[in-house]
Amino acid sequence: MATIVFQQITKHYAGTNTPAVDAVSFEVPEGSTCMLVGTSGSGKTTLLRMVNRLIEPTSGEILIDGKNVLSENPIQLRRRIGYVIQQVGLFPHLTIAENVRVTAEITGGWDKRKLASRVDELLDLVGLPPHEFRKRYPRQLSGGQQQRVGLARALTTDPSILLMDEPFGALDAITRARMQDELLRIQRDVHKTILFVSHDIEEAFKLGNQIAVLSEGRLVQMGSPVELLARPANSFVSQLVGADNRMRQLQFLSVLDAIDGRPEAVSSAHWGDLPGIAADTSLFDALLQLLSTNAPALVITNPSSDTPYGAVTLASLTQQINRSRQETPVETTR
Ligand SMILES: Nc1ncnc2c1ncn2[C@@H]1O[C@H](COP(=O)(O)OP(=O)(O)OP(=O)(O)O)[C@@H](O)[C@H]1O
Repeated sequence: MATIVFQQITKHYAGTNTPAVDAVSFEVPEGSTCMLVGTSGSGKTTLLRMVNRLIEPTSGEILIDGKNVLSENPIQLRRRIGYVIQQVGLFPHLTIAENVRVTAEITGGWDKRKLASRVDELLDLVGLPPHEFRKRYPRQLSGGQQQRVGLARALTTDPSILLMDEPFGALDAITRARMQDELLRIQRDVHKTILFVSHDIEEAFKLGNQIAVLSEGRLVQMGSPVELLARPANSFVSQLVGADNRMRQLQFLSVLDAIDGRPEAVSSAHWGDLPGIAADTSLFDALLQLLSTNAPALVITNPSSDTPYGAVTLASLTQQINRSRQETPVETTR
């Protein structure tokens, strides 16, 4: 695992008037997924590619576990960093197994037998049963399956960091959603530190622990989906994340944030008569359940105790949304 720290990182391409990335500073904690979002040309890809030194910064530093990437040999650095892009770029004349294996061979450090079992392990991990897919050629795979191979290939060296640049951008909506679910599943197993460029705010909310919003090369806001929705730093972020959309807010706020503390609202003596709801339910689902059951309140159950967390009501739910809107922005860099 690895922590990535950006310190005043700047990229000024020769012949351009303004920097593509302008003094950006933030930290991606190890094992977390940070989504880079922003309008086209805001510097997302440039920022990403400076991590594995496909682009060299003009100034500033990128530290991986405290070590400046510029002090490392780029080839060795890339061994520790998986890279997945939209154009998977599989070798058409090689089988799937060979496509995965060739990356490991190029980066080195694996003996042949270990490599063969590693390839099968990786195909399994990305949901391509090896007995079925090992010997196929890229043209015999769908776009989504090819993208899975791309991910397997990026994982061959067991890197601690994954850089993903719009990996699912060319897939249809259903396949894209499936791939996002797969990535979440895989990430639960592998705990990589992931930096992921996306144009799709829904994707960013679904996959990201934190979201970095870029505009014209600058970091405008950094925060969790809930923070961005509840406290957008400015109208640009607000528009980008759709913070005016109350339904979306409800999807990302937890039912635990909206416990009704008023003693007159629901007495715990009546909890046994009310429908239960799990603590990890969103306010959106809680609202649907309140409406569909017509119950005055829902009891938030606690799996590790007989005593529920409390109850949520329509009133407490509305109050929580209004409260979060009045709070001040979390973090702005400029
Ligand atoms: N090699 C280059 N030489 C000069 N300018 C470049 C180069 N690569 C990118 N740029 C410029 O740098 C800025 C940031 O580009 P970048 O590709 O990082 O943005 P992005 O946010 O990833 O965009 P998109 O979402 O459209 O992919 C843009 O204005 C782009 O035109």
